[in-house]
Amino acid sequence: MSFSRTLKDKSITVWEDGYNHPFLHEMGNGTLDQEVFKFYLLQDYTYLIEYAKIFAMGAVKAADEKLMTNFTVIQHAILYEEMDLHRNYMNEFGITLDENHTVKPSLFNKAYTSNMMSVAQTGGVAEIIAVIFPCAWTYYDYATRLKEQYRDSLEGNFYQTWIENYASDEFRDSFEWFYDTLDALCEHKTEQELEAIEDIFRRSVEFEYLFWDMAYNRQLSYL
Ligand SMILES: Cc1ncc(CN)c(N)n1
Repeated sequence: MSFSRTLKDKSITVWEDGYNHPFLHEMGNGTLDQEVFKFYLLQDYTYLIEYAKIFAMGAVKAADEKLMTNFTVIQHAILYEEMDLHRNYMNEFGITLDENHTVKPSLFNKAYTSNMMSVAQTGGVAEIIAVIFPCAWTYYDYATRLKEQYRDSLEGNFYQTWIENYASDEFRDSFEWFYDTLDALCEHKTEQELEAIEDIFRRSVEFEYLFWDMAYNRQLSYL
């Protein structure tokens, strides 16, 4: 198995804790309190703005135009497709964009995006891919598993669009290049450097788990 593909197994405990979080299963069976989802949606919107900036950092640090294009294509998809999913749900809740723009990121949300930005500023392209990889990979993995596990109750579920969006082939294909690109960038790295990449990846998986938990508890600050 290539280095990039082993990263999930190296974070498997927290990866599975993420999948087992009640937030996800209540989305799967449609019972998640819509106020909880609304909290998530608004926090995630502010998260995605910061997340999109990390792809811009990747484009700045990319060594060639192919890689620059890969980063900017995803950045565009986040801003115009993924955030459309959020804007559509916000519409259903009657939340306007102006109202949405007054939302402040929670303490934890800020910690997560600050960590991503710090890695992007201090690291190279391999570190940038490592820090964003779990954001795409966990969402695809969790959504495909939810789609399968709750296939009998998906139709008409309020969260069906969310699940099908992240379980889609288009979403998977958008980040497929992360694997080979990270492997190529890591080919000549020392053991110590590879461990640092693993730590960056695992930290983001942990942040992903805690983002579900923060949203489930509607936790804006440490209290
Ligand atoms: C917190 C978080 N992580 C990842 C994703 C998927 N791009 C997301 N929308 N939000």
